[in-house]
Amino acid sequence: MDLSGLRFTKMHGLGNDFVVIDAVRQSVRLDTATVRALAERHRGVGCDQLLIVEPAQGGQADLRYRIFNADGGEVEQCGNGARCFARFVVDQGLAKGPEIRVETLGGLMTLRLLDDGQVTVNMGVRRLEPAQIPFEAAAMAPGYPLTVDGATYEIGAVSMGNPHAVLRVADIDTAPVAALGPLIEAHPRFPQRVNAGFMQVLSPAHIRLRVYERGAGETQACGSGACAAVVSGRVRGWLAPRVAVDVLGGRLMIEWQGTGEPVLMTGPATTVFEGRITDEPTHHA
Ligand SMILES: N[C@H](CCC[C@H](N)C(=O)O)C(=O)O
Repeated sequence: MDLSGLRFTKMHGLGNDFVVIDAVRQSVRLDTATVRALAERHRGVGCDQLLIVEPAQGGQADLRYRIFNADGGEVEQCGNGARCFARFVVDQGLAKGPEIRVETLGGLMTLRLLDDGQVTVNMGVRRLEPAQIPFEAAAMAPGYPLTVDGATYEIGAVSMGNPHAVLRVADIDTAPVAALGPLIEAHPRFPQRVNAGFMQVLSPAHIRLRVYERGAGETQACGSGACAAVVSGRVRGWLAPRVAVDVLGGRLMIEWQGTGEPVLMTGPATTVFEGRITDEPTHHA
């Protein structure tokens, strides 16, 4: 597709960065190679994920947004992206706010712009059955043994619309994120691959978290990963209903009252610059 003239906005949620494209007022057809070229940090714009804003397809939402990882794969959910989406559509006049209902591949979500500029995302009621994640396991359990590179770890497995594995560690600063992250991401028991979270519990109301993201590598923040870590930590008996989650890029507040209740995430959304593609970016293998 010829991208010349395509307008985009660069945004981030605690350093998890996005190229956001209005496909309501622009005609946009992106293939995997084009997504990878735009996400490329040297020859493209550079981002962890690309967010495409489209008209809603069903009658229950104001708009739809599609999420593509830097590797070009389309995914079901992006928590930090949802906050940036909310800020973008109100700033661009695509929605009035403060409440916005959005369709994603992972289902319907409600977003609310707060007076302090933060955004609260209702990430929905999430399921823990292995088949919903998807994760290969005989039965649902708070934790599962997972053998990685000859060693066995206990992980939590949670879907926030997208799949998450959560490993508790003593200290995220010394956690083997670079070594274990890619091995967990590609583990055969996760047929759709998985986001790998490394969680340090400081108290029932305060954790630190690093995430090696599916299709993007380690990011400065992962919103759905923060939600998955709190859900997993609660079912494993370690966490309270409201948790401050310190990720590399800052702090998210996550609230989950328990099974059958929605997961709520509150955090910032930052617009950095607006741009226009001139020449076709090329992805360099
Ligand atoms: N890498 C994720 C998508 C982006 C999620 C993350 N950026 C967030 O804020 O939730 C996946 O493949 O499921």
